[in-house]
Amino acid sequence: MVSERGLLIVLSGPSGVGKGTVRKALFSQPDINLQYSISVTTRKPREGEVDGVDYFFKTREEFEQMIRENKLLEWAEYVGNYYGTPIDYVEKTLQEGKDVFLEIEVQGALQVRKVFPEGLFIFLAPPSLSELRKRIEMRGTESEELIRDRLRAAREELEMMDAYDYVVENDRVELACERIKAIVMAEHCRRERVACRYKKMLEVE
Ligand SMILES: Nc1ncnc2c1ncn2[C@@H]1O[C@H](COP(=O)(O)OP(=O)(O)OP(=O)(O)O)[C@@H](O)[C@H]1O
Ligand SMILES: Nc1nc2c(ncn2[C@@H]2O[C@H](COP(=O)(O)O)[C@@H](O)[C@H]2O)c(=O)[nH]1
Repeated sequence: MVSERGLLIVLSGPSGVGKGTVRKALFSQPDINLQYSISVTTRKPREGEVDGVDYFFKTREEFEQMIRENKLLEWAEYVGNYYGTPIDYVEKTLQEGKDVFLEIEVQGALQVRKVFPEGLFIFLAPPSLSELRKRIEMRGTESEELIRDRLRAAREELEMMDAYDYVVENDRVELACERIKAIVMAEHCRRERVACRYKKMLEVE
């Protein structure tokens, strides 16, 4: 049967590359028709972050209970904190035919790939490692030690970019947004063509 489920779009990449910045810029555009899946984390809120908007902030016990109850599509322990994607929201929204957008780190994206191989996986890449370091440092939200940990993780994460469908360079936020929009649009066209061919094939039989 031809599926009319929404498309699952996963934006991933190393810490500090600009995933959050690009995602916010994308969602601020009036013509965008994507549903953002809010993650659960045990990390403490940064200044200005709001529970239920930026993340659902939980204790480690609450998070571990969600793992036990299979409430997460994927989860990862990243630099000392848990992060995960609530499965109910993703399933319900895709079922309604809407596109769901996840912004998650690399281990989690690879888990999602196993469950949703038909998803669209986009790796956001920095122009260079030195620019990545500069961005994490300039953000000023982590201690020296955490910046070091995140940069160490980034080197391993960059090696995983071949596992994605597309690599988008985040040189300039507006350009990265346009590239992502073009990829999503092309993927919809491709799926419609496949669905159309499938329908015609059924008509002939
Ligand atoms: N294209 C860009 N050019 C210059 N600076 C950028 C660009 N994109 C993002 N930044 C800056 O880089 C810093 C990190 O961006 P952001 O917090 O969005 O990264 P992230 O990938 O979401 O990080 P994390 O995974 O740690 O949450 C921010 O200070 C942001 O303003
Ligand atoms: N595997 C998952 N990773 C997630 C999720 N939500 C966010 N993230 C990623 O974690 C790191 C650190 O985030 P920060 O807000 O502490 O800077 C970053 O790469 C996020 O994209 C998730 O649900 N699952």
